[in-house]
Amino acid sequence: MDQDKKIKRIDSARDKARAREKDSERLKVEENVFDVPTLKILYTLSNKGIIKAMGGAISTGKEANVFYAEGEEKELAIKIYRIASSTFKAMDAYIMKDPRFTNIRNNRRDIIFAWTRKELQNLKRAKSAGVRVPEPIIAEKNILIMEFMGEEKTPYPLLKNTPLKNDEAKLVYDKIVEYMRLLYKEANLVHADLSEYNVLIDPADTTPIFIDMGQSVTLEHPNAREFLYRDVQNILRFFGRYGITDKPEELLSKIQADAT
Ligand SMILES: Nc1ncnc2c1ncn2[C@@H]1O[C@H](COP(=O)(O)OP(=O)(O)OP(=O)(O)O)[C@@H](O)[C@H]1O
Ligand SMILES: [Mg+2]
Repeated sequence: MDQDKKIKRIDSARDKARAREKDSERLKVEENVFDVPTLKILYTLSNKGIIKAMGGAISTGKEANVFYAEGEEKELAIKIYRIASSTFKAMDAYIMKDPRFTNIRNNRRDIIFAWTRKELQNLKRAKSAGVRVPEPIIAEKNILIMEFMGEEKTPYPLLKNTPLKNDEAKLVYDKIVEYMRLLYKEANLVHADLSEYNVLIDPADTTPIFIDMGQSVTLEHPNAREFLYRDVQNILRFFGRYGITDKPEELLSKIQADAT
């Protein structure tokens, strides 16, 4: 066999092996997320007409998988918290001290279900306060359904992956500060995982969209200040590279100010 043919054959065998590997990875993920109780809820939601067609995976995170779906009128993002393989221990610290969730039982499933409901409630509060977030639609056990924020089945880019000129970055920063203020003053919430990884950017008008609010806590939470300070530091660290020079105390006082 000539050399070229040999190389071609090796390449194609390797591609096939890679595809198999990818497939088995995908199956592993799907096995973890689509357990029987989760599938039953998805069937029910589809019988109710809330989900018209399930689409592909958007993301596989530490605790949840996000899928694209078609809804009745709108496109949907379906976030499914994994019962089996989520790092749910970390959820404890957030949820157990939240006055809204004082009477949940201390077992894995109940904590995850409460967490999912909490994300829905947090998104609702944020939206009513005027923060741009995906519109929450329904939470059922470990499944949260919300508005899909993207175009042509592709989510809007993360702030982290959005190239910005300094003057655009300043506008995005100001808007994020305003959203942090609205969350704090109007929704009584701290995001508690705010960073360039949990903000999407709408390319049409460069407005930020806050996502991933399962861990957001009310101001009564004993660690609310600490979480707010961490959010502030994350945001300042990211925008430092665009010439934003606010000190943490300056940003904090903007967040805690009455309407400007
Ligand atoms: N409503 C939405 N519309 C479009 N894309 C979304 C939406 N919600 C989430 N995504 C996409 O899915 C990704 C993961 O979502 P999210 O940040 O809520 O979960 P996560 O970070 O995986 O959570 P975890 O903390 O469990 O790892 C986002 O970075 C975004 O790309
Ligand atoms: Mg996230």
